[in-house]
Amino acid sequence: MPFQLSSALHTQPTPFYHYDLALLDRTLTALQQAAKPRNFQVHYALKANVNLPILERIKNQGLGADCVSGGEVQRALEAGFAPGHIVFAGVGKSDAEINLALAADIWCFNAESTAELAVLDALAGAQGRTARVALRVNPNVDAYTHPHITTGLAANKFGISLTDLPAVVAYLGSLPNLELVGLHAHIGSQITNLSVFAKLSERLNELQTALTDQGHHLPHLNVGGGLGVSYEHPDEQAIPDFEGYFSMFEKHLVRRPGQQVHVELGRAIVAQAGTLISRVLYVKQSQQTQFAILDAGMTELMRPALYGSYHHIQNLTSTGPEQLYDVVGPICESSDTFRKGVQLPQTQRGDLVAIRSVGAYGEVMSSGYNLREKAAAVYVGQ
Ligand SMILES: Cc1ncc(COP(=O)(O)O)c(C=O)c1O
Ligand SMILES: N[C@@H](CCCC[NH3+])C(=O)O
Repeated sequence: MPFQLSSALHTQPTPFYHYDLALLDRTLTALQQAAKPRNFQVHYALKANVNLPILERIKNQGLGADCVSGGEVQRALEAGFAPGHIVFAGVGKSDAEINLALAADIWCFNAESTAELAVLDALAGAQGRTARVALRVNPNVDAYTHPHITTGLAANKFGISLTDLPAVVAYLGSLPNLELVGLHAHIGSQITNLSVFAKLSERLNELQTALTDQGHHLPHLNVGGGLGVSYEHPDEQAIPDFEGYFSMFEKHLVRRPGQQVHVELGRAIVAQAGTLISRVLYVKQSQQTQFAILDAGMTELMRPALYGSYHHIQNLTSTGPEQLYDVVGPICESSDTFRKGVQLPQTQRGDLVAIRSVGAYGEVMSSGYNLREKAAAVYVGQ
């Protein structure tokens, strides 16, 4: 069923983010139904959405938290995630962020370089602690997604290259305040060609064999996130293909006895639960194009400007015969375009418009450019 806005929200000031918590719950149920029988531990990647009502629901379903900044670690704690369920990843952790996470006694740091290990060891020692570390490897596996969100190729800044890994493991072993607990990899986001996870599994199998041969025991393996969603069919495919995702790892990843496998999903958990509601300010006919100018822009949702990404757009008010519109925002940039050539019923000033599948990497990436106010968040289906 296409998105519907309750009549009570028709007078809510626009633009605003609309979150369907009932859909979030259904998504979490499907996720755990696929993960639990296969004994996968799921962490939620906070970078996708950090709103407390969403985090609390996710935590209540038993997920851990995958954080990429000190702010996210603090937010995860605020939402009630146990420190023992929090992972801190990131290619550039500051000393202050590391100190905060050490003091909170989070479960694990995903570290990416010898330089970072040296700092982590020194800071852990200064606090009289031992930091648990998973080494993030760069498996050089193409995720076949948008180049801006591919993270597991040799050319990307993330992870430790396959050839450097043995030396980094040896170096970690020489540091008194660090304990190696596992390996971590994350090859990219919005992945719809699930065969790349088979390739990733094979790379991890090879690495594990090499490390085991050298006498290293790895109780934990974190295979990252990345499962994509259907931006084209948000209603028909509201629940992502969790079964397909986990079964790829189940089939291809070799688990050592007693080893715990972790995933860290963001987008697949929250994307479809979020919708950006906006109002048409003006319809403007230029010589070449008919524009529908919204009161939301790239400041509320930057994905189309940043990646040219597709989001389904619906006019919630008008029902007349369809016409073509370039749907744009009010920001002083020509890239402030949600999409060109959108077929919408004849659209007028005041019409409400829904921009779909924005629960992940929508509100979190909003900005105050042009001194815009932050859009409100509204929750339904509680
Ligand atoms: C290290 C890491 N883990 C997890 C995620 C979450 O990815 P996704 O939202 O695609 O599941 C990301 C984002 O791509 C990431 O960079
Ligand atoms: N921000 C990206 C995803 C990047 C994920 C983080 N590594 C998006 O909107 O699709």
